[in-house]
Amino acid sequence: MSEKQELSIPQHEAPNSDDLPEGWLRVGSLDMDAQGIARRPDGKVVFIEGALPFEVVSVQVGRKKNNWEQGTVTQIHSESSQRVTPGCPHFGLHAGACGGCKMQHLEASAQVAIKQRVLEDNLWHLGKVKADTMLRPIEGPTWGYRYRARMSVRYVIKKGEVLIGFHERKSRYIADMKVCRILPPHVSAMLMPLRALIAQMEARETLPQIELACGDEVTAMVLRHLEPLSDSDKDKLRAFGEKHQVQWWLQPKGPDTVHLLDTGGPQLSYGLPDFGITMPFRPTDFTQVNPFINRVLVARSLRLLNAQKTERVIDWFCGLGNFTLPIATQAAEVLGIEGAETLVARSRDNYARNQADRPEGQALAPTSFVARNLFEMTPAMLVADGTADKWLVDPPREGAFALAKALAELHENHELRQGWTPPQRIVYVSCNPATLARDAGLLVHRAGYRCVSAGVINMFAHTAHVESMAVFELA
Ligand SMILES: C[S@@+](CC[C@H](N)C(=O)[O-])C[C@H]1O[C@@H](n2cnc3c(N)ncnc32)[C@H](O)[C@@H]1O
Ligand code: SF4
Repeated sequence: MSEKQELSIPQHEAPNSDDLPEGWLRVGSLDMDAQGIARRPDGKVVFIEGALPFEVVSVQVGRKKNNWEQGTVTQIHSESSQRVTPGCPHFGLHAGACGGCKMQHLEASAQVAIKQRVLEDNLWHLGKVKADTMLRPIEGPTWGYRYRARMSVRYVIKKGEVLIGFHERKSRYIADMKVCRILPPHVSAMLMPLRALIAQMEARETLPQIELACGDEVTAMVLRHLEPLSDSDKDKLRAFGEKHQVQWWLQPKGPDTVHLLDTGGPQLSYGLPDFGITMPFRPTDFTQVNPFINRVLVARSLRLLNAQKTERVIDWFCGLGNFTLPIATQAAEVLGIEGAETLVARSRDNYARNQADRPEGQALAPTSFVARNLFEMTPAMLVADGTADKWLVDPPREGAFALAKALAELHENHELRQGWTPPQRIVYVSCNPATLARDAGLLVHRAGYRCVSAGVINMFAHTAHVESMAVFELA
């Protein structure tokens, strides 16, 4: 927590506790780490793990600074009506609790409301932007949604057992996860058999990680191995794969070395049925974590984009074409730009395959894909990409600062434009409300846009992660 953040907490978010018995605290709101925020009678702010807004609690303080303290709730004197029983036995504040979820003690709809407030606060405090309207949050299943996960693996020699899962709260140890409610149920049910499998393998001490990637039909697991695997270990993987319907991929070194244990199986893919699109992918490609929400997100984004048959659209940070291909079912021409060469190659393949499978009269619009580092965009590059009527922007956590800045510079200096005109509408999808807010500030205050709407997407239920979107129109 930076000094600035500590001091900028508004009074209503951390109400005073001077009318309460000594040591009791009244909680105002939650911070981005799902910690309750309270204020001591002397004005000091206290961040409290396990406390919810409107609760009155006692706290055991861990860290102390001049202006703030951080601690853990020890007793709840007055409980929030939105407190619920956590759905997973590994969730909690106890020693060994899993650090994967932070909000299971709060009702799902209240989690979404808090995320919406985080978005609005960020837009206002960091970007000085207020959306004309807030969009209805995009919600989906709150359990069994996590189709992608990187799980650590450790063989604990002393106990002779294997742990597989996420890290314990505030620790480098792996939680003793026997089930996981946010993973798909069939994967959760596989955790203990997976532990038994690894424990039987000769290579058990040199297998640090399993990466999970589920498609609509195929469950893929990428096993990182530091030493070559013996034939007998490979056979154990095959037997497990057959029994549990897992497609094994092996990773002996860096990401480029990922390959199938046995070729010839079904292909990992997900569908976007609203658009008649199927997206084959490799387990290490970027794909959205939650396929249920992704379908709604793509449909909502395209509705907001409202691309017409006469329009050219650019999809920035296009990945494997998750938005690009659906846009190509509606626009006249599409350009997808992405940093990772492998994803650009995948998006080209996916375009060609989908085009070949389209029904008569429903061909995809002409679409090209380009590999480029978009953190280094300049006004000249933007002009060279040509005029587009609309943009879809879906950057990584760092945001799309260079892109927004180039747009601002072209707005401020007409001579640079050379006949180029800015997009009429931008739909910006974000996994980090702080960078969205920063870029929104540039678009609104320097590039001539209005923020017409914004909203949250509950892509990662029970975690503090905020996924959001905003729509900008040329004013
Ligand atoms: C949030 S993902 C979105 C991908 C895609 N729109 C989707 O929905 O699957 C962000 C994408 O930005 C790409 N990326 C990250 N850094 C980049 C950079 N500097 N320049 C261009 N692309 C970058 C990543 O490879 C990733 O595909
Ligand atoms: S990540 Fe899984 S195991 Fe960990 S608390 Fe969440 S649901 Fe439970």
